[in-house]
Amino acid sequence: RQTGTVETDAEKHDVEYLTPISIGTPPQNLIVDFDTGSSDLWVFSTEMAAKDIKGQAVYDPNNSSTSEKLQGSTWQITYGDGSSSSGDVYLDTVTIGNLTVPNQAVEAATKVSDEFTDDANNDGLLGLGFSSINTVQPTPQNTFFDNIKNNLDAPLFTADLKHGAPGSYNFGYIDPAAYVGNISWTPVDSSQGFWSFTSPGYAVGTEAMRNHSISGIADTGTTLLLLPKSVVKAYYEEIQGAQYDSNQGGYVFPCSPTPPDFVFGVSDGIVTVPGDMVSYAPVDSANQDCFGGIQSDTGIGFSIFGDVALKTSFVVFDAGGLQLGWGAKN
Ligand SMILES: CC1CCN(C(=N)N)CC1
Ligand SMILES: CC1CCN(C(=N)N)CC1
Repeated sequence: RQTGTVETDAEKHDVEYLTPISIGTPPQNLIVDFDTGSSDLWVFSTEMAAKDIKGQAVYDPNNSSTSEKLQGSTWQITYGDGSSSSGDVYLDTVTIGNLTVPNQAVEAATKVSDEFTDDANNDGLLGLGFSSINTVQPTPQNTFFDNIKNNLDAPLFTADLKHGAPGSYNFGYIDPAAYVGNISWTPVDSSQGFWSFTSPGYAVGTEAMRNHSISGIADTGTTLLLLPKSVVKAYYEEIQGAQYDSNQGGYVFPCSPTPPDFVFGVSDGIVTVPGDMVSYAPVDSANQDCFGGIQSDTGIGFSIFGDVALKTSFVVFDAGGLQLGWGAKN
């Protein structure tokens, strides 16, 4: 049985967290976005048109003695922000930290949308959602985690994302040095392929908790905390000068003073998003107004506990117990 750990680095404003992996023999090193909200491992590749590659590292299956084309298989994925990618599939050796899966489905891109072409530091995505939503046709493939979980000391991984600092993903163990106090556990509904849970309530600042169920997914691939419109409205009502700015496509408010904390329940525990993490990023060069890290989940069908929520905590994604654990960072 094994365990593993890999460091992940925050991009500017923690917009995404990029993690090194290696593919093939000899190993080809790429840096990808670990995404618990999807279940495809896809990478920029030598099969793409040169115009769609702007600085990214690419996977070259012809330069790997262990690559084997999955004949007839294709994939196509579209993300919440409208970005998309598609291509064909190889089986090859994939290593994360000290953990190796010998016959991992590696989805080589032939096409990517501009959002990916323009994201120079991101060479692809590594899905950590449930394999039921893998997009490979005709036969969906397993995620890296699904392929390795039975070889791990425990079938779980943890995400310890940080605000503007390197974080880490661990596989197969819960690092007792990473959190303080007790981990709050809550059941996961994986029926839609996501790490979905229901929070029993929320509070704005130092107010009392409101009983208001919020069902959503723990999603490392989404930057912000996307909540029901009524909750978002109740939060921004507490901030002088906060308003919905249609140009910016969300709530904007004066960067100072620091806005109130946002607290959400996890079973019998609570998770606090500090106000200074809600001021996601300045919208203007004068740094007067800030775009909110809390925005509406309208149109998605459920809430998304993205990086703004996850980076407050040490989060355990437990496939064995089908539960999420939220612990206070050490
Ligand atoms: C429901 C959506 C959440 C955001 N996505 C993602 N992290 N891959 C896409 C699916
Ligand atoms: C979940 C994914 C959404 C799309 N992404 C992007 N535009 N760079 C990456 C993460």
